[in-house]
Amino acid sequence: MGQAKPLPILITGGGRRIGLALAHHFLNLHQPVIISYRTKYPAIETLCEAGATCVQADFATDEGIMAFAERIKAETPGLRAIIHNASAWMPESPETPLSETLSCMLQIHVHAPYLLNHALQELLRGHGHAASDIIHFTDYVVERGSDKHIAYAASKAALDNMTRSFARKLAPEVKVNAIAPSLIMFNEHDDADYRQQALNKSLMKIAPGEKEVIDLIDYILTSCYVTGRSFGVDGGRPLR
Ligand SMILES: NC(=O)C1=CN([C@@H]2O[C@H](COP(=O)(O)OP(=O)(O)OC[C@H]3O[C@@H](n4cnc5c(N)ncnc54)[C@H](OP(=O)(O)O)[C@@H]3O)[C@@H](O)[C@H]2O)C=CC1
Ligand SMILES: Nc1nc2c(c(=O)[nH]1)N=C([C@H](O)[C@@H](O)CO)CN2
Repeated sequence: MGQAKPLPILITGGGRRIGLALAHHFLNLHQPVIISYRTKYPAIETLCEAGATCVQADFATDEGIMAFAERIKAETPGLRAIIHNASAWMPESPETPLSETLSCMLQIHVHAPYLLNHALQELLRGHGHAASDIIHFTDYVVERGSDKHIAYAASKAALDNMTRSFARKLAPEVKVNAIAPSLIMFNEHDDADYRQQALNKSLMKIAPGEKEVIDLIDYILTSCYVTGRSFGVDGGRPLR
């Protein structure tokens, strides 16, 4: 009897950077992948050619989130995992009303995972003990706050708390864990001074890149026991 085809891993925000690297990683292992993307970068076409199912979605509204959930339920009878990667790193800014910044941060980091986990939970269930996973991308700032990204940090703290709530709700079929990175990779616009300042904030003084996160996710997915936990990927920053 042949092996059943593996169920897909759903990655939100798979169009660039960490989400994109994760998608290619799993595709290279012949693990089916579904990604959400907001902007249609050339990388999306490449992902489709590599076999990913790419679904356009904007989580800026609850309607957009729920429409995406319905699309996923129509796409597959089950899911191996949901990786909530989609995010925006919005600072408080004089150009943007504070209420808008707070709403945007809560929308992408709280509404989207909360509504998608509820809407898609039955796709994760029924595959056996610890057979499926939810992974929330939070942030090191959950534990110490941020004076320039207050709404961002608060929304990631809510996501951190939901990790424990969903772990309690969905065990033992579904494990729910968080990854709390500090600097992983720079943005293109980061200048040399910012980069040096950011590197100096950790003990390890590097921006490790996507593989650091990919390797941790591979471990979490193989575990039959770890749930409700947050994994700091922060280069010893708390010890500085
Ligand atoms: N990079 C780092 O050093 C760190 C990353 N993290 C966390 O790791 C995760 C991945 O980081 P990184 O790759 O840098 O993230 P990015 O900010 O580069 O990309 C996030 C993705 O989310 C998508 N997204 C943003 N808003 C929406 C929305 N309203 N609806 C749908 N999709 C949306 C973006 O789409 P679009 O391309 O269209 O904008 C983008 O593809 C994030 O959760 C982040 O908070 C935490 C600490 C450090
Ligand atoms: N959605 C994003 N969140 C975060 C990013 C990012 O690029 N996109 N970057 C960081 C920083 O690297 C920070 O951890 C170090 O200065 C935080 N969150």
